[in-house]
Amino acid sequence: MPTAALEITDLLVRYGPRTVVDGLSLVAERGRVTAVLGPNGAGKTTTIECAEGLRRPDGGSISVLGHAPGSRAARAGTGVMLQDGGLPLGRTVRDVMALAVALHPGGATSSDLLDRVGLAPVAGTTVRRLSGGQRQRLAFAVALCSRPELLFLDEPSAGLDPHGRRDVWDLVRERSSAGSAVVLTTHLLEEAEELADVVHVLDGGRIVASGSPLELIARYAGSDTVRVTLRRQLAPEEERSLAATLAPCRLERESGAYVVRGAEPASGSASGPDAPPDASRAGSSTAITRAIATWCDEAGVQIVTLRAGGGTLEHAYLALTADAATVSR
Ligand SMILES: Nc1ncnc2c1ncn2[C@@H]1O[C@H](COP(=O)(O)OP(=O)(O)OP(=O)(O)O)[C@@H](O)[C@H]1O
Repeated sequence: MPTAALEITDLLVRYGPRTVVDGLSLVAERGRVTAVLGPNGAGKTTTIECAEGLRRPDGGSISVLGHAPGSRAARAGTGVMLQDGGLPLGRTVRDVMALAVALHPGGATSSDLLDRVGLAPVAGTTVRRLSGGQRQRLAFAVALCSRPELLFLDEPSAGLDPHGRRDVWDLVRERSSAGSAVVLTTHLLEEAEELADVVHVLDGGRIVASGSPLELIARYAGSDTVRVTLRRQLAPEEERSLAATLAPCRLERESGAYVVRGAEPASGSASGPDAPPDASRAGSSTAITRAIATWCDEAGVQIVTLRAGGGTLEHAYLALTADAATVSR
């Protein structure tokens, strides 16, 4: 059996004159969770809708379990969880699950799934009367009930309480361990970091970075990274002065903070003109932290938080996609 459950090659989607997915290629393998991340409007939903057969692309090719997207064979092996769920409002939770299970003989049992997503106590309640999080849990259980080979999850834990989120994560891990390919879109970077084996970051309809969460963190939010928030906004000349103090490390503005990156240039190369300063090689974050503290002290600027090293996927994501402006010296 081929390991790739989903293969997207050179996908192109246009809306009128606008190209919203631009030559995108990715593979989702069986037994792995593949996360597709990106800012609002990056093209995630459009890409996934093409793979689900809901939208016809303008170019490129897509193979779903070896079949055309939307074909009967592709749909038979695919589970889809959409954000709005598309659940029948007048039916009870028990009825909805019984129907879903009946459509997939040999799949999971209704009562087991309801138990696992914490809906057993509201099995007799109509969908209309469920809370937003309960509907989300039900949509997730419905997507899982066929034990699909390929499972599309669109923000599966949006709106869920922390217990619900953990239930969903456990079930996703289980499906993946059982050999399903899981394709996950989410804005919760913690969720992607917890679950994903492979992450693709989209921006402007293109993939700007791919790798495991750890690879992306090491590449874009490495241990030489220092993140600092200050009591007040720096004036442009102060920013230039701080950037000059920290050179050749790069000072960037990111979501209300300053981020200093030293040892690992974004290309991953460790030689050439972008090579790390000696201080970076020998315990960069300590040297950078000291330099920032001294500069702030002399400039009379109070530090609110100063965090060195140990980046997260969120830091890597912000570096890749935010309007991160490098402060010129
Ligand atoms: N039916 C449509 N007609 C015109 N433009 C559209 C249509 N659907 C999506 N778009 C545009 O395509 C671009 C990509 O949208 P898409 O929904 O794929 O983004 P996304 O990455 O899923 O965003 P979000 O995180 O907000 O869900 C956006 O600029 C959006 O405005």
